[in-house]
Amino acid sequence: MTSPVEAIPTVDISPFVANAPAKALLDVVKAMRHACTTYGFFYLVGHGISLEEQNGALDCAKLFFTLSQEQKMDVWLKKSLGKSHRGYEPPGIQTHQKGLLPDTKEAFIFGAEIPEDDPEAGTFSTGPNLWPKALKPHEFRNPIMEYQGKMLELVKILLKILALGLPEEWECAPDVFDELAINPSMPMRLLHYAPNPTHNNTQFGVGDHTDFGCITVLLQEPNREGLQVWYPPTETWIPVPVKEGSYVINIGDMIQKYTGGYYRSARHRVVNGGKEHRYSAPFFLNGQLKLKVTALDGSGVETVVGEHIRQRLIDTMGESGNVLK
Ligand SMILES: O=C(O)CCC(=O)C(=O)O
Ligand SMILES: [Fe+2]
Repeated sequence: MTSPVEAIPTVDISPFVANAPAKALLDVVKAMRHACTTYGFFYLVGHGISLEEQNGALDCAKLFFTLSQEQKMDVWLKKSLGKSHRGYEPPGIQTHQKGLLPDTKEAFIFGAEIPEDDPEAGTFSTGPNLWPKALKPHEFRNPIMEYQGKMLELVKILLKILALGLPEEWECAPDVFDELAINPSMPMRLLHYAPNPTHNNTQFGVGDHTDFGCITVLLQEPNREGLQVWYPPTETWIPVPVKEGSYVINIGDMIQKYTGGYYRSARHRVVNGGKEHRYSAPFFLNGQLKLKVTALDGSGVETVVGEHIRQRLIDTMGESGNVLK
């Protein structure tokens, strides 16, 4: 029987990172196309981000959650400018499905640094980040922003490979997805899952969901369990163990819509049990917010990137989502 780890494809993009010859590039395109049309998720290796940089990001997550409740609430999501959606999200806010209790995770959300006097500041997912006063810039803000910058460069490569994997008969330009990553909304979430000894099938760390945006680059803490992905071939949830140095890539709803379902947005959830704390650091390429895309499969469906994301957040955030309306 195939074990879960074998079932999840691994895609090595080092030929793209190293500008390798065309044949090697084509193999990567095919591997990613297979993963994204069949499952919508895969382990990514050969991405050029060092273990040190990955651990640095997880250390920032751990550092944020050493803050007291009062210090965390000082950067509470509700204090962020207008609809900019930045700062600390306490546990129990987001509910992904009817019949589930809200997620137990807590999050620190930050994005591109858009100054308060920018004309767009306060519009959806756009504005100044809320940085905790208790953490020095060199130990938190600077390293995590630098990491976010590297994630943006990485997803630009992934978008290129995904574009090359589209059906030939669609006659798409190889740079068809590039504009998604121009001045994009790209929130990162530093996540903490406290032990949940009363875990049952109505409350999860993060309940069954698909990601809203284009691509998610998920960094999980090593030696922890929790992430599960819906595996279409067997219609079961399978664990996604951490493979050190790798990322888990999820295709999100926006790319699924843009490609008329050709690339699949993967259902996943986090089950955190009774014993250990767990940290993770997903980077979400939501995309260029004002961009209106027309589905590439010829169906003509149009989507404004930012409107789609904003609505998905409103649908899951309960009363906390009212500010986004
Ligand atoms: O923490 C994780 O491993 C996954 C989190 C997740 O799915 C999300 O934030 O959308
Ligand atoms: Fe997710």
